[in-house]
Amino acid sequence: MSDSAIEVAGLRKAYGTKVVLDGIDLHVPAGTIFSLLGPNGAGKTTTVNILTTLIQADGGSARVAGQDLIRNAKGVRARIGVTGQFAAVDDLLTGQENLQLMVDLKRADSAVIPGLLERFDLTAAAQKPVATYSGGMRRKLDLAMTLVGDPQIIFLDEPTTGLDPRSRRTMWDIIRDLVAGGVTIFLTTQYLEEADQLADRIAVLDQGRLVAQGTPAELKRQIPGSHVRLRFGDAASASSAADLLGATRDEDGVTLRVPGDGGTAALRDLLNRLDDHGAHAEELSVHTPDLDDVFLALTGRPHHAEEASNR
Ligand SMILES: Nc1ncnc2c1ncn2[C@@H]1O[C@H](COP(=O)(O)OP(=O)(O)OP(=O)(O)O)[C@@H](O)[C@H]1O
Repeated sequence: MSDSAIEVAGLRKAYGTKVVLDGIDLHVPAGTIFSLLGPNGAGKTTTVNILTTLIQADGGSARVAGQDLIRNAKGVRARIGVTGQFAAVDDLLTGQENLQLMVDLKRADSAVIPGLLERFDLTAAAQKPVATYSGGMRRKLDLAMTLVGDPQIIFLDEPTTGLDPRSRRTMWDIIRDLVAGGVTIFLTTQYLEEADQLADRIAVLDQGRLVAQGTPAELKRQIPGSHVRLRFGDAASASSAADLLGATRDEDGVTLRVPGDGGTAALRDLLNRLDDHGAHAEELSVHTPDLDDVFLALTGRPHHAEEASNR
């Protein structure tokens, strides 16, 4: 496979007069985690549905796992896995039976089942009906089912919505393990912290357009609020450095906040200026806004994950 797991150009979709995707370009390198964020109704699910061949775009082109989405939808389907909030898991069947169903569907070998149960810590519960499983166990089983057939790309639609913090962390570890094994993850999530923790790159979708793309750090640097904090040994040093840099001092009198993007060029410049004036900070830290700030700045709307998940 080439370096690119997903390559999308000018993707468009409208329902009647409502334009849902207004020319989307995406590039997802193989073996990375890509996260698509956006407020409710932004077009995330529509994007995933198009890329997983569930619905057709009106315009634009896409290659998924090296296959053309339109000309070889079957080839795409053979190479991807989709794990959704509304999982394909059947409550009345046991974990083992659910996996067997997937093996039959994908004409895979049943021999993979014990390994998958083991990997997701579900061996002990394998003979119990899924109705008795916790939320975390169901998500794990859902993901295990997705792995049958060894997909190259996994679409994870809100994989941890509704999970307690511990199960969420377990799921994050599992996702990181998958990527370490070479799989590419396309993640949609309502939790900005999740994208921040997991994603190599994030794209923010708003009203059918991409309003930003980059690493979590790049996105955070784009918006105001980033600053470098410097702590000096005494108030006099802090005061003269404050004059030099035009920075404000914190209440403690020894810490300065210097507005800036925290990028390496700006940091080098800052340190050089301090050096030139014989000023020596005891501690330096870079503070960036979190993704919530980014989301607000880019979409003009605050992001309330809890509210959204209770819809
Ligand atoms: N089959 C459809 N017919 C008409 N409009 C649709 C259809 N499917 C989606 N839409 C509209 O397209 C827009 C984008 O929907 P989509 O589900 O892709 O958003 P989303 O970003 O996934 O939002 P959410 O976080 O709420 O799931 C919404 O305004 C939605 O109402």
